[in-house]
Amino acid sequence: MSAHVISGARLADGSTTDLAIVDGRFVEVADAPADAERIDADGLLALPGLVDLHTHLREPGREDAETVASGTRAAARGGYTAVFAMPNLTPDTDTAEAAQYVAELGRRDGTCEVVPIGAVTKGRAGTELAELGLMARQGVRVFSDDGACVHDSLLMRRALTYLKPFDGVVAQHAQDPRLAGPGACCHESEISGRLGLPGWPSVAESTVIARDVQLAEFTGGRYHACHISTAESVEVIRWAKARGIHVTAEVTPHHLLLDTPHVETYDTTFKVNPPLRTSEHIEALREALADGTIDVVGTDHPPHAVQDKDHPFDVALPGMLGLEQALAVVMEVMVGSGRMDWPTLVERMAVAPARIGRLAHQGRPLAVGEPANLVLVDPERRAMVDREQTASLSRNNPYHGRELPDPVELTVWAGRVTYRR
Ligand SMILES: NC(=O)N[C@@H](CC(=O)O)C(=O)O
Ligand SMILES: [Zn+2]
Ligand SMILES: [Zn+2]
Repeated sequence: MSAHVISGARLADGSTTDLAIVDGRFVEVADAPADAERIDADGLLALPGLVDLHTHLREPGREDAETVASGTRAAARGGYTAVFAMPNLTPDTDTAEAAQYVAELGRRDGTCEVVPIGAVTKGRAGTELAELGLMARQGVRVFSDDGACVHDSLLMRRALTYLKPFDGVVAQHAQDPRLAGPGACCHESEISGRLGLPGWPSVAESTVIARDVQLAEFTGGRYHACHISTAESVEVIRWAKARGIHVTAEVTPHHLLLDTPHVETYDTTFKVNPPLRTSEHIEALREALADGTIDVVGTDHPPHAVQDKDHPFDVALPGMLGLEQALAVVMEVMVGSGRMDWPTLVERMAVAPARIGRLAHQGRPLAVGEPANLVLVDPERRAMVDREQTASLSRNNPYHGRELPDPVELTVWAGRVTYRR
């Protein structure tokens, strides 16, 4: 088994330390073997390996867009040591067998841990609950129809109730299908009117979340709002948390950085669900991430093949890559601007996602006896993002050509180096 000694790394709290890793765990430096690989981390920051509660790997089904191998390599390049894989696959992850299959693919091909998310309804069709209990018995704790909204309130009530004894969480893609139908693709605003694109109003998200948090209170179930994008949603979550409802919320890197005018060129890279919003919404999201109203940054990394993006804006598939630049974006928007410190970043990108997903061995402190999951970060380095420099099989990178931090030097998952610059 490999052994490493990482010397002179700074931790999120500002202290400096040497870290020794043997057999997948942190050990006392004195206990590292003499032939352990020495890694000089002078000037670098050591953080717990990042955990993504919201990743799209496209295997099984669309291995041309992403595989477990390529997606988890991208994750390792981004500093991640675990990703939760959304169930909108072919077939959908809506049975215990399908969840087991995704987990097995992860064990076979993964460069990080792959945790299957189960569908809430059969085929994510929104009409009949999936095998929630059987999936939960396989260890699945996060359930979502992502890509589609669980819009039937009775089904949402039943899912919350049913999952409660399993400690499961319903992760909702909040999109009222009447207010924002399948064609909706641009934040409803002056811009959608001018571009002639079907509008996706902010209330199509927040009204669903408002209903859901009341159902979470009524049932006592656990609820997570995926990729929230609006100031109204932030207000609803804030209200629900103040009432002690079991609710958590997530924001994507792109909703923290990119605004609606990016779609003015009709570049379909910037088509995403929910759509890019305006600066007032972005400001509300940043504030909520800093104050903890939003618990986690989830990438929503949705790889798409070129032929699925190379269409008129309203028919191209939605989604933009996230795993490789998520840390960079959060550093730029939140840390660089002084809105968030490093311990809070660790909480939002590693600790809280692991806790919400009930992944006990991830998001842990870098301390003796703990599993060795970490990322070494250069806080100063910057670079121009090049969509060709990627482990992903897809190229729908919204940061292409933009200068951002380029932080990840080395990623270690379970004691193994999974990425090295
Ligand atoms: N976010 C997106 O625009 N697309 C996601 C689905 C989703 O997260 O809703 C995808 O799987 O392509
Ligand atoms: Zn979604
Ligand atoms: Zn998603």
